Amino acid sequence: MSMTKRNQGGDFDQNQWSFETNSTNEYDDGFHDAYGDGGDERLQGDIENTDKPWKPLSRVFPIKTSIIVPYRILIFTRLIVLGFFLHWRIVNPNNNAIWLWLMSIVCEVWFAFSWILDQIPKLCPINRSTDLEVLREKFDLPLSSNPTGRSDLPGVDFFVSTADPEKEPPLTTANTILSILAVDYPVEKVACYISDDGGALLTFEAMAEACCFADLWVPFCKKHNIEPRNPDAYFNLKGDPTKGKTRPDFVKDRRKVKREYEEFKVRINGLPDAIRRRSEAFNAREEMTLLKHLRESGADPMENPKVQKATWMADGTHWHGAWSNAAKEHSKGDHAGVLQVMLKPPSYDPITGNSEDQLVDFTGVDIRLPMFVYVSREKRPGYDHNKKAGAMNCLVRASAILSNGPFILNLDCDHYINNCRAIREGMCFMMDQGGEDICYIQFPQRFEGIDPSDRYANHNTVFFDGNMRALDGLQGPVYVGTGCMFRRFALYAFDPPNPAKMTVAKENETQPLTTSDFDPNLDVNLLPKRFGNSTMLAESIPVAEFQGRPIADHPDIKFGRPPGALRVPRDPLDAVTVAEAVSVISCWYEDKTEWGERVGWIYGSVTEDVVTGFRMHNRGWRSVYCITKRDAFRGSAPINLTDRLHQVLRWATGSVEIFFSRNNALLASTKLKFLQRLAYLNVGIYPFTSFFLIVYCFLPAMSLISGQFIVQELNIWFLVYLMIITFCLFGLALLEVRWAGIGLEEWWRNEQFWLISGTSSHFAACIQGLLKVIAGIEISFTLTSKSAGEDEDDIYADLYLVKWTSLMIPPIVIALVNIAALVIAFARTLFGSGKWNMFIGGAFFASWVLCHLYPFAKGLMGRRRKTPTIVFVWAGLISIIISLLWMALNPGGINALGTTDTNDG
Ligand SMILES: O=c1ccn([C@@H]2O[C@H](COP(=O)(O)OP(=O)(O)O[C@H]3O[C@H](CO)[C@@H](O)[C@H](O)[C@H]3O)[C@@H](O)[C@H]2O)c(=O)[nH]1
Ligand SMILES: [Mn+2]
Repeated sequence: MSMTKRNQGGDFDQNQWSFETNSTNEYDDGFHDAYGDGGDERLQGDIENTDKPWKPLSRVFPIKTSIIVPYRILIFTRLIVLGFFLHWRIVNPNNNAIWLWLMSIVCEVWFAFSWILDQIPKLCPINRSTDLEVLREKFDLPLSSNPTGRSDLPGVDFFVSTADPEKEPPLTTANTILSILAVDYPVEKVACYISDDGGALLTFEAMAEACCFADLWVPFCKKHNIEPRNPDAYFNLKGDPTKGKTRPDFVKDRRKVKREYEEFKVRINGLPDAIRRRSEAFNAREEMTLLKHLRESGADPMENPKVQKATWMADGTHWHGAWSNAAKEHSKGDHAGVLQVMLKPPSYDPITGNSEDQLVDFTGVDIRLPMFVYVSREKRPGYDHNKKAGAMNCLVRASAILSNGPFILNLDCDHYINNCRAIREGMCFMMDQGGEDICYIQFPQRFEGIDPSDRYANHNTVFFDGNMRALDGLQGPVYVGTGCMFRRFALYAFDPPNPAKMTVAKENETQPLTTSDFDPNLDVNLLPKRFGNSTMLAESIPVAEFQGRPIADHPDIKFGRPPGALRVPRDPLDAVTVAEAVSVISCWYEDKTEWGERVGWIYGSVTEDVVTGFRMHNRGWRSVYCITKRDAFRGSAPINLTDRLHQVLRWATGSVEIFFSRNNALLASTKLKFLQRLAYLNVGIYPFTSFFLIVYCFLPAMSLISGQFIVQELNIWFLVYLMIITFCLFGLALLEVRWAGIGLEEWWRNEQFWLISGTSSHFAACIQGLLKVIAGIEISFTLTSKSAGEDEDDIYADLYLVKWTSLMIPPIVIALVNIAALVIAFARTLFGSGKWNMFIGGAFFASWVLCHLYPFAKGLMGRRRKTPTIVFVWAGLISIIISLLWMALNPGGINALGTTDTNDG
């Protein structure tokens, strides 16, 4: 049932938490006016208790009127003409070929519906900007209330997920971690967590190596202001590295660090071998001891249980995570939980380096490193581990106990920080006045290593610069799984602060709040039911809420508290604390709790990201899209056709799962705004378009072969309507690429890939989804392989790799059938009927389909036009079957070549 109902039932939702901020709405109005007038006067003096007049940390820019107004007019025009068109089509059936007419009309109605779902939420896109200077003034400069000069920024916990060192090279992950450890944010406010779902010693040791290298890398980045702070990306930069570097020792330092990085790489790449050899040796020794023991005790040595399954750590102890051996056996799904604080929390005040201890002279440079924790949750057979969502929830709990950052930044292992100030930009929204109801800040996903022509629309710019910008003007962008900064409190399934309640609280406010009197109404007895049995976790919740509040209410500033006084209530190295953190990553911890159901990342869909964001919007939170000038994060994407089709298949399957779950947008609460709801509905429904799309792609061929068309005769109205809706579509595309700031080429690639994936992956996704609903067949999470970027002469080798997948069958068949129909119809017209206008109509639509499939055909060709014969055999067979079927069912349609069509009117 809807979540509102449940909230009222629960005892600790919105009304239980008191807030004392100004009303968000008041602020928003003031803000827009102020911006419109080009002045901030109206906002000045709004805030008492601050040293300086109020300056906004972020701004909203509307899209230029000259673009957005015609854009909206076109949408409405097309909407109306589409109505007329469909009406005309329905009242004018083609009596010569009712089947053709019916098929086409059903598809057209669906396309119109799905176009509306996609288009209407794009009515009000916006742009935003942030002011890092103001953020620095407010949080990083000594204020009268903060005489120590320590930064007053809130803590951020970084979560990185990895699942399989074979598909996700540890070197890539290590580089991501290094980019986080070197982020431009107060060191003592950063904690980094890696979740290793593979439970692999390889990943563990790679992380330990990264920590060692970080001692050199992080201060080097700070000393010379390096960007990006992912060493691999940095050393692969083209262009002059000395550009903009002022210090005379830069070249020398860089050379040294580069050499060290090369050695680091060698060590990481040597790890698999080292671990294997070490484990073989230890296992052999253990076997010997055991044999000796058996012999001494007089037992039969033939009954010796072989000990060859352990993986050994360098210090000669068993690795408690997953073991694996040369025969590719492993215990990924059955191992203990491992939690290791690899870098302990730093001191509050900077520690500067010197010229002696380090390879590089770090005199005057802060050499502290942020806290870093390796986590591999416990896994046992018989428990559903809920894929990435399950992994993230373990990190949420472990981090609540160890560092409890009020904000959480989530990154996939291959997405690194490319702009070291990105977190600060996100904070400009979260900490701005009126930011208390923001649940997350989503940054766009940007990719590297994609072929220059972006054959399979991997950059996805239509989505990231179009759709997401548009959602930003509604309730906010959807969460897309990586590059997203959450408010921890929102992840805990609480409602956003209630403006009415906030005003009341403000009036009553007489003395400083403390953690204990912050929420007297919170019923501690109810917490275990929702969050599980950890008391430390329960205690950390109000603290996180408190510290995540926007600046105007920031308790530290307001009441002159020493900054960060509440941040880490415990010593994360204390044995009791660590034991508690280990207990919350056990596989039974979530039993009979609301984790994954309401709390944290939501389970039940392979696109856990979309559902998780949806649940927050559904509670009335809003999110913000933060596009930074320099890309905030960068990641990798599959450039191989097969991998790409499988990735899209997973996303579409996740959508179908959502559609058939209680997270369907149709069942959402009234707190979800109308257009936002349409957008979410679209996310759940788009895969179903594939049924209609596949049918529609065969229509040109059917029409060419049968000599019939979807309409009986080419009526003037039909043509006029068709022209208007087509031109409106082009006009919309032209304006959309303008406000989204993308190229027309990218838009076209997106259209092409829409048809390719629509006829293959989306179709398979619907089938899979239906199988899950009907037969309960579970859907697995197929990881996308990430290349380590080793092969430098041939970085796009993957693009040309042809790997057969049955997903390719429908597009191949569509292409072949359309080509065959073109040839047949051409021959027939040439030698017989001479009705070229009929032919040209059909040929136009067939070519339209074929144009879309062009990148797909290229993908099948590989580099040397080597396509597996099976592709042709299959496709040939299927097109023959279809043609035969066609002739059997509709003998009138194909009167041998050269004769006139009998059906023709
Ligand atoms: O059981 C699992 C499965 C996956 N992952 C992690 O999930 C991330 C995403 O996997 P990937 O194969 O790279 O999927 P993509 O399609 O590239 O990822 C997008 O789509 C996913 C949803 O399908 C989201 O989870 C991702 O965050 C989002 O970037 C990776 O870091 C994995 O290590 C786990 O931690 N545990
Ligand atoms: Mn990925």
